Amino acid sequence: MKNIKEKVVQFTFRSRFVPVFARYYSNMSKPSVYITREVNKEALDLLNTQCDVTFWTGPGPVPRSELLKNIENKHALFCMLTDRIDSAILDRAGNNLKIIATMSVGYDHLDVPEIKKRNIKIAYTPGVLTDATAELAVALLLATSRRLLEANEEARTGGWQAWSPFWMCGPGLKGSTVGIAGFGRIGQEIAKRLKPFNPERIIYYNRSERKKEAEEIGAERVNFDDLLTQSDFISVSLSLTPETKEMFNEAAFSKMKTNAVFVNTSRGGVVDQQALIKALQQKKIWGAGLDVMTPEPLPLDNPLFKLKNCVILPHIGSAAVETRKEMGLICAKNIVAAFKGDPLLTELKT
Ligand SMILES: O=C(O)C(=O)CO
Repeated sequence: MKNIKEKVVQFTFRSRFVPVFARYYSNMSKPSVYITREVNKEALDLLNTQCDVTFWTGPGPVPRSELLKNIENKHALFCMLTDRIDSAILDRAGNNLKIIATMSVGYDHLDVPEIKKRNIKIAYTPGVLTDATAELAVALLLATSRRLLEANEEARTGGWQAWSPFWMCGPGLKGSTVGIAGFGRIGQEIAKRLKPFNPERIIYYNRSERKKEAEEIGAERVNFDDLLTQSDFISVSLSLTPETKEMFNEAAFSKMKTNAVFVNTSRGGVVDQQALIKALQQKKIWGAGLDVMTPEPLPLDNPLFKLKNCVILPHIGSAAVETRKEMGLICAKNIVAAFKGDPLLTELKT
């Protein structure tokens, strides 16, 4: 009897409500999302349940002409740090565009004031890539100071004749002064990871004090000049803003120690690259490890590639498999939240 009753109820529900709901649902077109790259399955699957998704399938970044064409009337844009999102793109998108989710923690490729002026929300991916980026910064610092790439090249090409007392030497971290430029999430994690190498001091330059975090790590806040003059290693984790643009210029490099190792995992734009090339060529500093530069990719004829005291990586700071998957998924979750009218998980509020 109970079963029959249940069936009747189910039948009544299905026949009376489902068609009404289905009719309503089919009348509502799904929100549309354009993704500027092929992203991970987890992110795509989530978006596909709720949205009409189209994406660029080409080998590299989406060409600007394609982006301009495909952004028209879209409700959401899921982009990368390689896509410049400015008023031309926003004009072409039109009034439907409600959210831009960038698969990055940096947002210097977005014209934030212009986006905000149009009431478009911005989501980004802070936090999830902190560990991966800090890990890479440490790897790059050691690869530069201990000359790993150069040594590997020597071993492969017959330069390794015999163990030699002072061959392939570089500065060690023990007893050194480590300077961190930009003591946000990533800068702090770099400092924590370098501490077990027993530097004598960890100093940092940061706009705000970050007293509690500094005390926990045992780091001292200094002004920019002191960071430059006192550090044996400088690791940069500043975001690129009008204030930090080319902060590491000729004057800055000339204040650094001649044994200084300079490592940048933030944005190439914080460095005056010509000044860095000169400082490396003239041995004003000991070496540089760069995961970021200007432009990216760096043209093969750039003098930096000719310098033995420079290690160059192709912007792989956050390139840990789990991290990139998480970054993709966060973008998708933010887009879904925006369509539901829920608060974004990681909204950029500036
Ligand atoms: O997320 C960013 O801003 C990056 O640079 C990725 O490595």
